[in-house]
This record gives sequence, structure tokens and C-alpha cells, in this order.
Amino acid sequence: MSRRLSSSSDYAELIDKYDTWMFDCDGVLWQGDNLIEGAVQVLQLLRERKKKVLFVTNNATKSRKSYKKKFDNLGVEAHVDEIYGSAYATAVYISSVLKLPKEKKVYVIGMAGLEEELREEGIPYIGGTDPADITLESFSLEHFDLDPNVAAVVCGLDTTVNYTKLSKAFQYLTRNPGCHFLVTNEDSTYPSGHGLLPGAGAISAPLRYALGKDPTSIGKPAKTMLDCIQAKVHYDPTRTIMVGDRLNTDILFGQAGGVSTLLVLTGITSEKDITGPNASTIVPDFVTSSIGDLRSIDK
Ligand SMILES: O=C(O)[C@H](O)[C@H](O)COP(=O)(O)O
Ligand SMILES: [Mg+2]
Repeated sequence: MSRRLSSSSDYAELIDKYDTWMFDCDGVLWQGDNLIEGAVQVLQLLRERKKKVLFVTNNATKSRKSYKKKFDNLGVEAHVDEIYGSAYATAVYISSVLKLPKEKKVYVIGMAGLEEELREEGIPYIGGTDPADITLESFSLEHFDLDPNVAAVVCGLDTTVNYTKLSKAFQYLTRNPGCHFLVTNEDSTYPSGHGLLPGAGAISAPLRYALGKDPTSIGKPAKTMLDCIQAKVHYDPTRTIMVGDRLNTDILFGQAGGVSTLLVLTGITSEKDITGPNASTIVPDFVTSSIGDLRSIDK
């Protein structure tokens, strides 16, 4: 049973109990470019109390550096080494786990953030934002030159996905022996500033169906994301809390990582998902309406 938080003493107790705060982004700190009310003040009061603040997002459209710009633009204090995105974790997974030979490259279904993190890790790639692939022309297999050096296909949230990208990815995954099928994350939906949109999981779904096989998923709740953080940050899991808006990514991620979990209802998950006959079997430790609620300790 989750503990519902509502009073300023509840929040004061919570803040005293945890030294490291892992924050999901979409649906917790913001929706699109709209900040959640009180999010900035809460991050400030945690920093004033010398708490470690980390940002752990499945959104692969941005790199850590472009996220830093978003934080700056929104007036939220954040540092690149506090930001862990699935694009970064995917690039690190390819360089440190797959260790592709240097002549090998990745075919990308995804956006600039993913490409930037691949470049940062020195991983060559094709596809992605290449205008040749962002086309409404019908795909011609007859004129398609298969690149034998493509050793992995990576699929993330891509608002320019089309039949050409899916077809090229399908060719590499079915014709290049041992070609790895990776997805940055599997979120079914994305909480934009104007409502729900299909998520990264919906972008890779056609490929999974066509291939009849599941990819390796890097983002939350996968351990690969936690490995990425633990490689850089020391924290005590018993004094760490993961704050998220999605049960099957953020809360499962926290539970798998042995840290406590706080669910907020400003994003994907709503009251009906956690109460009543159809309540999820994923049960967070704590629930509160919004991250902004924690401001009440200062009142
Ligand atoms: O479709 C997606 O990629 C997700 O909806 C989105 O990116 C989730 O981001 P997060 O809530 O983990 O910050
Ligand atoms: Mg979220």
C-alpha cells in the first residue's frame, strides 16, 4: 500500500529521510516546455539542504548538453553531470558493452540528441536526421544499397519516422548478420505540453512486429540506465528516492534499483491507475499530487 503524502510534516519527514533525489523529467518537472508549478522552488530547497539532485529521463530526443540548455531556458538549476538520458545511456551501452569494431556503424531512428550522444562516444552512425531518410517518397528496395558495416539499429522517439526509416532498419536487422536491435526506451506515450502523444515505444513497435523479436531496451526500468548512473555517482540506495510519473518505467526502475519511490500525478499516471479494482500491481512507496507539494515545508 502506498503512503499518501499531504501535510507539510509529511514532506519535511520525506526530505529529511533522503539525501539523493532522482527526478524523472517529462510529467514530473515539466510537460513539454511548461514547467510544473513549484518544481523550481522544490529543487532549490533540496539543493539548499545539500541534497544530491539527479535527472533521469527516458526522453532520447535530447543529449545531456541540449537538456542543460532546456533547464537553463526554463530557469532550472542543473548541471550536465547530473543529467542521465536514455540517449546517453544508449551511446555508453554501445561503446562500453557492445564495443563495436571501429569500422562498424549504427543505423539511427531518432533525433539530434541521440546523434549527439553517439558522436560524443565516437560511434559512427547513418540515418536519423539525414534529409535523405526524412522523405515521403516511397521506399525502393531495388535501389537500396545495404551498408554491410551497420552492426546495430537504434530506435528512439522520432517525430519524423517514416516507412523509409523502418524499411532500412528492417533490412539491416534481417540481412546484416548479428546486427543488434536496440531501443532507447519503450514508453508507450509521451506527455507533451498539449496532451499525450505516441511515445518511443510506439515508434519501435512496427519494427518489433515486422521482425517478430524484442529489442534490447536501455532506458528505465532497465538496469543499463542504473549502471550508467552508478558508474558516475556514489549514493546510498537506502537514502535515495526516485520521483516519477510513470509506474512501468520510473517506479519499476526505482524498485529494481533498491531505492524508494515517489509517484506524482502530473504526468502519465492518474488516480484511477493506482486505486480501485483496476489499480496497477506496481505500488510506489509514496504518492503525492505534484512535486510542487513539497514547497509546503517552507510555509
Ligand atoms: O516517449 C518517450 O520517449 C517518453 O514518453 C518520454 O520521453 C519520457 O521521458 P521521461 O518521463 O522519462 O522524462
Ligand atoms: Mg515521465
